[in-house]
Amino acid sequence: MIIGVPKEIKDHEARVGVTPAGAKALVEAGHVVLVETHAGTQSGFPDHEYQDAGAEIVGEAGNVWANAETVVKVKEPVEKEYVFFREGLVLFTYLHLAPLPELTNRLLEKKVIGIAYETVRDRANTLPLLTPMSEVAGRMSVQVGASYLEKEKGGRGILLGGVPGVPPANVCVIGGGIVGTNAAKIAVGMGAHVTLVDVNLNRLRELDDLFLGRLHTLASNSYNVGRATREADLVIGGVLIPGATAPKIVTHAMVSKMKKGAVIVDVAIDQGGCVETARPTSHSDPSYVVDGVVHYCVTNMPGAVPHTSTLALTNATFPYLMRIANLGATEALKADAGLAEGLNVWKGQLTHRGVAESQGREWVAPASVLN
Ligand SMILES: NC(=O)C1=CN([C@@H]2O[C@H](COP(=O)(O)OP(=O)(O)OC[C@H]3O[C@@H](n4cnc5c(N)ncnc54)[C@H](O)[C@@H]3O)[C@@H](O)[C@H]2O)C=CC1
Ligand SMILES: CC(=O)C(=O)O
Repeated sequence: MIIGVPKEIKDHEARVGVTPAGAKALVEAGHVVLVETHAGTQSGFPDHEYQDAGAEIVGEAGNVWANAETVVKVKEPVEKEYVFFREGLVLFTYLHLAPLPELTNRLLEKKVIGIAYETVRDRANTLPLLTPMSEVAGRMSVQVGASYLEKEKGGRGILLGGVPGVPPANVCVIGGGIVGTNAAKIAVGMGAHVTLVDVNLNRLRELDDLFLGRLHTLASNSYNVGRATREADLVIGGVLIPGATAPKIVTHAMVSKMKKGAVIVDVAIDQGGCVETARPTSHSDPSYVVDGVVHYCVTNMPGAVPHTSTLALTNATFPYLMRIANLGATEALKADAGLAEGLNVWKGQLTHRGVAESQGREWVAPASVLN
């Protein structure tokens, strides 16, 4: 199979979909790997490492997209990339279609086969291709939040861990999945007073055991979320309904009652955000203020630490890519029901319930298009 690896062009996105190690394994298995010039450079993988691995360096994005049977990316295509869509192209990447109806339309019109990392499931029913980036973003959310709490950045001027004689900051984490757990781990480690809110009581039980009493857990309802956000210096949003637009757990009314100079990092913004006042921002222009509360809502946070993120992401994505290359996308999808859950668009049909329900569209189950 011919695998294409374009350079990411989303704002400050420096990750790459395949490393030289991945390229080497694909070439050894008899596949052709086309890599756009400098696709991996910012992740620490210069062109010559891909060439040494047997990949071909191709000058322009258009050449990669036009010649590849499967294009492997990191982020959802941005508008400039829509022109490269064509019938039968397999696109393996994050798609986050629920809040992006225009991208959904273009993929459907061009009959692209789109397998979204964020909805692929494994046998344990987890989201194996989302997890590594949620680990990165969850950990980053606290360091970013701590930085925005500094006066210079518009925050309340609070040190997350406090000092002897002065209390630490209150951190409220909404959602106790991968993002939330990693955020809590770092916030607790920095000495903050951390409260974590989730609807899943079993998850709260697990976290209570894991953190040995250093984390305060709270059942998610609007009363508890309202109270916890009012008391918080830093709120981190990490709620997910896989594939769907995130529910607005923190309302505008709650934000308006938060302390002035408090900070919200809505990590769930790639699925529309779990804070009503959140809107997508970029690494170039990451924050804005609503009702005196600083909002940071960057949709590709791990892109800021591309070396770590590319390695973590491709550790997880590569085995799936190898199966797609060896079997062809259709057979790979048929052979693995969890990979088929990643199928969001198939030759003009929408194939993910969460995306369809978020956009009020019809959908068909992957199994029915694959058989
Ligand atoms: N902005 C960025 O750069 C990045 C964003 N993300 C996003 O972060 C979000 C969270 O991802 P994960 O932690 O991996 O998901 P996850 O599935 O591991 O965790 C989601 C948690 O939300 C909880 N939840 C659902 N409804 C809730 C409610 N009403 N109230 C409180 N909690 C509720 C679930 O019980 C679950 O524990 C996703 O949208 C993901 O795409 C992930 C990585 C990078
Ligand atoms: C998950 C995601 O959207 C990201 O890593 O950018």
